[in-house]
Amino acid sequence: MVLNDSSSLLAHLRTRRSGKPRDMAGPGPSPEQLDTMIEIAARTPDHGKLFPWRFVIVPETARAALGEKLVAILRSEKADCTARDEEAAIQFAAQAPALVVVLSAPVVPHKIPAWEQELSAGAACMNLLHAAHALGFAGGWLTGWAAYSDAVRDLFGEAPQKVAGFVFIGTPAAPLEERPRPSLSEIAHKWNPGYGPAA
Ligand SMILES: Cc1cc2nc3c(=O)[nH]c(=O)nc-3n(C[C@H](O)[C@H](O)[C@H](O)COP(=O)(O)O)c2cc1C
Repeated sequence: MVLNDSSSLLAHLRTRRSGKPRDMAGPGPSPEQLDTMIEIAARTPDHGKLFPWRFVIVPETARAALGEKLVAILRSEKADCTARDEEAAIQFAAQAPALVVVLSAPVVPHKIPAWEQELSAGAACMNLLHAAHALGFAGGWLTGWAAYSDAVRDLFGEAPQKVAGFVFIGTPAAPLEERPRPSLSEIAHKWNPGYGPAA
């Protein structure tokens, strides 16, 4: 199976495969291509036109500084932080040519439930991946401890925002491998009126 087959839109959708950020090399997207990706990502279903997502581009020149900040936060939050943990944080910030931090940015309180707004932020991450792939790159959506740290979130936004994902973008340096996918019968079925508790 050809992964990330760009021969048609349908082929692209049926064969999309994330890249592993740690295995991504150049070329990465240009600033214009990144803007295009974010424009596409923002074309995402959003109940109430609230735009409940933000995109923070971390430029290449700022990646080392981000790594240092992650290490400082990790030290303050993890009493048993090891040199290996610190090295992983530095590597995390440095991997892949481009990094876009996607924030869930719900408007609260609001009649549109925060849950719906958070779903929209997830969809925006997915759209960002599709845009990256459509432009000939591979994307990888990561979270990890940094996505759940308020101090890390504060580097990019403010409460009640949350990090929805660190989306890394670049060119796979190693061939991509398919991962297990569920069969249709495992994940989809037809509803019939016999479902649910008996009345
Ligand atoms: C919210 C979210 C967070 C994720 N975080 C990680 C992560 O921290 N590390 C990781 O290896 N994969 C993570 N993944 C999985 C990868 O992004 C990717 O979806 C997975 O490798 C499957 O690849 P595919 O996109 O080709 O299906 C995450 C996925 C989602 C949706």
